[in-house]
Amino acid sequence: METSGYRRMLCYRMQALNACRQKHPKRYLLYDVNPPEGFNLRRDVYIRMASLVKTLRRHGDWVLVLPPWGRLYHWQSPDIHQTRIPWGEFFSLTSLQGNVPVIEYEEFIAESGGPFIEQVLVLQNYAEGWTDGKWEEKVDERPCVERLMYSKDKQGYYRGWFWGYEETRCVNVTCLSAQGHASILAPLLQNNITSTSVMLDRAETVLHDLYAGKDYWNTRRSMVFAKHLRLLGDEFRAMYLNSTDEQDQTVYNEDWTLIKNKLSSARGGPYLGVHLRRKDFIWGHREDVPSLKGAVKKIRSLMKKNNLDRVFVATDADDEELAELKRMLPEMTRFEPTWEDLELLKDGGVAIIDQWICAHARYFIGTSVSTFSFRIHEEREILGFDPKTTYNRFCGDSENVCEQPTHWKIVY
Ligand SMILES: C[C@@H]1O[C@H](OP(=O)(O)OP(=O)(O)OC[C@H]2O[C@@H](n3cnc4c(=O)[nH]c(N)nc43)[C@H](O)[C@@H]2O)[C@@H](O)[C@H](O)[C@@H]1O
Repeated sequence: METSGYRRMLCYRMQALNACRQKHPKRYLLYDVNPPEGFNLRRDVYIRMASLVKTLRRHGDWVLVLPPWGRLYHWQSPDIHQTRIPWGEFFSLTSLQGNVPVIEYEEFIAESGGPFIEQVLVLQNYAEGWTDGKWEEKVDERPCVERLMYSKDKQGYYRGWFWGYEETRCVNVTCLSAQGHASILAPLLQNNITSTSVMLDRAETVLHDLYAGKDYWNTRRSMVFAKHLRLLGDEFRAMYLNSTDEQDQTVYNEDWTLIKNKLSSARGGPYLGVHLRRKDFIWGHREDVPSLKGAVKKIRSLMKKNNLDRVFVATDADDEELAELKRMLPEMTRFEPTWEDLELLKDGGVAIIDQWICAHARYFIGTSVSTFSFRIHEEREILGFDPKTTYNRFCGDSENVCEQPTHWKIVY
């Protein structure tokens, strides 16, 4: 093409792009989750929000702002700074961006020109519940049912918990009753709300657009753990569990879009992987959680059955229970970071390393309804394990019907 023709074409393209930008200015979707919810439920809510942003992007230039990690109820290691943690410390940002446009919160502040969120929408359930017991998808602006966690300052801005960013303020806060899947919010965000930045608080109120469908799995696959955490997990596997990707048929590709493992293609390292959730799971005296004695009995029988002489245990057990577990199962291996490691990795990083090691075991058993165990199931599904080696859980000592976890088959 001659130079002037090329210039003209470029010019048309730039004009079209600018016109498009003016017509569809960049908009930011922020979100947060009910404070007591843990790390792995929050990972699930991310999938719902990513799906909503995909829907919104059909008609506008929406970007998802990643809520910094911190102040989580379960992250109790003392003397460690655990707020304002960017997603990049736990996940690969380029992998997330390969699925949907995302930015860190500090990038949002820099791009949008200040620490202001224009509109917060607090999601809530309908006070009247389901009408006539009938499930109906709906969304309406309604008065707030619960006391707001935001209060006005002298300048008339709202202050609240914005992930530890004290200087962040919000211009307007209203409540929205919502019942249904995440994308039912799209028309309202697109047409009724003109703010450039909108935050959905209590985002767990809305459901997955399609749980375990192709889009769910794409987003889940894009949630690749940060490389330094994977490497630490791999080093630990090699050093203490005689486990390497080549031997175990779990070779990984940095680009998640290229990973398409066949079911049952992974062999896994020669050890049993265990996730034994304790703390608040036993305080409630739940029927589906075993005693330590019951758990050890099951572990021993699985090691024998699968011909494995090593066991890796991931657990949040307190010191007293840990000492008892060590006494009953002296051969167990655990990832035990030094204080310096912990300061660097934080509780979230250690949890990820535990999950990564469990995900590579030849056989895995987890804890009933723990989202921590569910995320391990998914990681193993991505790696291509036989479902029989993955979807297993401990039974309570006197649980009569011990239903095993559902196999959610990966969809590409
Ligand atoms: C009862 C509910 O339980 C839900 O927990 P559940 O689904 O197990 O799973 P999570 O939502 O991840 O919350 C449990 C948290 O406890 C720690 N934790 C639990 N097990 C382990 C482990 O094996 N290793 C390490 N390193 N850390 C562990 C970790 O910080 C994890 O994020 C909560 O999300 C809800 O808020 C609620 O409390």
